[in-house]
Amino acid sequence: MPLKPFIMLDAMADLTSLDDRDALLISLGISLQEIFDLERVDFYHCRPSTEHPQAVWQIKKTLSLANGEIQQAWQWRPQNTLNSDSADFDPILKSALSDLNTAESIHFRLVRTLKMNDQPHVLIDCQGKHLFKQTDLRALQGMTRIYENHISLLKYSETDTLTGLLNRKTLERHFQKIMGSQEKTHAISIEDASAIEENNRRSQQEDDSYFLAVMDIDHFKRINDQFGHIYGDEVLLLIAQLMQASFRSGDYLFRFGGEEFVILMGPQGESSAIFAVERFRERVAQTTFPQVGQVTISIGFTRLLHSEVLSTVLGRADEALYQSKSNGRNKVTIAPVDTLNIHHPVNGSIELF
Ligand SMILES: Nc1nc2c(ncn2[C@@H]2O[C@H](COP(=O)(O)OP(=O)(O)OP(=O)(O)O)[C@@H](O)[C@H]2O)c(=O)[nH]1
Repeated sequence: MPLKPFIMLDAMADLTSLDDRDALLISLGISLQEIFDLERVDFYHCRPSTEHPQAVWQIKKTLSLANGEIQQAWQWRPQNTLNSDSADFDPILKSALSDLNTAESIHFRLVRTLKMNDQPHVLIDCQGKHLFKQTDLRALQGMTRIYENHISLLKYSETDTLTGLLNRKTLERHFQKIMGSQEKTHAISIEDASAIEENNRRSQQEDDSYFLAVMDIDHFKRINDQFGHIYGDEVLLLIAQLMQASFRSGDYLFRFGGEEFVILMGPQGESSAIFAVERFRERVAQTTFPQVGQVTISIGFTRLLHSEVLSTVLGRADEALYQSKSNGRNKVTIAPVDTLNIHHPVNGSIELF
């Protein structure tokens, strides 16, 4: 197969114009198929396993392009856990992938790792009927390097430099994405009778939804005034680290402003989301911050409804946060939503208004 430099240049120009991670991978997959005449391309996300020592990785197949179709999946599959104590991830992965995917028509396969911050992040499994030549390998390497550089720049531009959380300007995009996936679930349930049944069964069992919490450090000005801005910054950083340790990896964590944070949570049942924010409030209150001592936070919490805009949801959560502040701080307040079936507080620090 001769290389197709113009298609490759077009592909790279398309790739570097995107900022949505899923769209980026789809664009890369389509380009790889076209340039290397592949039968299929599978993408796997990988991360170090939290339940195991460091050398163990989990992978999940997130995207498949084959026969003109694109399939996406999101669930981590613990059975796809790999043992790896090698810095070179590819050979181990290759054998693991051959267990996962053994289509008969595939003759040649090439597995590559995409890295983010020097860690394996995405694995590409390219499969075709033609032998990969040395020039193909060089071209693929060049394309993956451009992808990695683009992802690093994107990540840098989306991150709050002090805390490492997502910055404010990315909130709208993540919110839109969540809203999009809610609408998609809804659309599927209308089209497909068995999906309706399944959806109803799931919502009866789990009442899955998305939630937004706004969180503000109490009397932060006093902390700055009493201990100085360096210690104030240290508190912000430690709170961000507590957030990362407390919330699920699928939740989005933002530093929204000076001492204000936003958490986009879900999908999950309402009681589990309330439990998570309340547990976080308690964890902060029980932490001793260097030099500063005790710090508390106030939280406003709300469910996301279909087709809502971000400003409406933020307004509702902010109102609830204001109530938490007015009622003595160190509290979680749940904002009422018309269609919301409000649960009663699980303890005295949660309020409804
Ligand atoms: N150290 C530090 N302080 C910041 C940063 N951004 C904002 N601040 C400070 O955060 C403080 C926020 O104070 P206020 O809005 O009055 O709120 P508060 O003192 O937390 O009082 P309540 O919210 O009512 O509990 C101000 O003193 C800001 O200067 C930052 O990045 N680092």
